[in-house]
Amino acid sequence: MRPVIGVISDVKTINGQNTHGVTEKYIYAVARGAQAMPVLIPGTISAVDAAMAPERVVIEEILDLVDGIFLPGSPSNVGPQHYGDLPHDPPLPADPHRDDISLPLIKAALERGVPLFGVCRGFQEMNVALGGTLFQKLYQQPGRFDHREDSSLDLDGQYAPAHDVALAPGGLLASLAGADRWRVNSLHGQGVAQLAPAVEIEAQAEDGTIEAFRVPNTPGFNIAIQWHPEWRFWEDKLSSGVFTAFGTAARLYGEARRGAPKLKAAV
Ligand SMILES: N[C@@H](CCC(=O)NCCCC(=O)O)C(=O)O
Repeated sequence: MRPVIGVISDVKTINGQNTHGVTEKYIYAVARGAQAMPVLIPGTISAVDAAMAPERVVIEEILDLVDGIFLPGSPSNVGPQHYGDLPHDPPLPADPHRDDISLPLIKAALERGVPLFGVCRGFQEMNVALGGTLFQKLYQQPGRFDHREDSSLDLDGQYAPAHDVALAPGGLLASLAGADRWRVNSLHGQGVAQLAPAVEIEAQAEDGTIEAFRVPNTPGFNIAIQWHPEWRFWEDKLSSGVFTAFGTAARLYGEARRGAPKLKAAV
């Protein structure tokens, strides 16, 4: 049996109705890259009928179902109230339905040792859930590059490698890459301001922007990456390596909690 990996959904309003969903490239990378069964986890569920109370979400119930949690990227931003800030630009997109699930889920998954992998918004969520803060407009910070994509380009152009990162010696990413530098794509307007306490930097850009970290001293696999390893993961050694490592951790975690798979009896 493949491990089951919960993928956190965005919640957007489409034609006036809340819609929970995930961009397919993330689901594909979990299925093919991590060799897992992706299962979409909704954000908080509103009361569609005013006579009904909103649906209650129990984080532990979600964790009982899965062998791993994947936090995908999204155009929306983590609500600044979660890191003690006010919105500097209220029109920037928010997704409180996602924040309300992902932030508590991150802490609970780490405590339980459920393998956890966050990309872009997911990376930023992990930093915030663990007590860090974000720059709401990284590109306005003195000395920082503009890490946003050129939206006039087609998708291949937007997701093309954009800058180098230094990989921390002895870290997970350096060991998967077999190198101390890697060229990565870049599609984010926000970025880590204050890094959460007790996490270890895994990768950093030349302008000082933190690009990846791990939470040490937790019982399970975890990694948070600011760039997009899911994009054409099969073409890049580090991208495919990190999805494989995540899938392996999820499989081992699943086998440990369910018991190793039984061999089919010969007939
Ligand atoms: N909104 C945040 C997070 C950026 C992010 O996750 N971008 C992904 C966009 C589309 C995708 O590839 O899923 C920020 O701007 O920093």
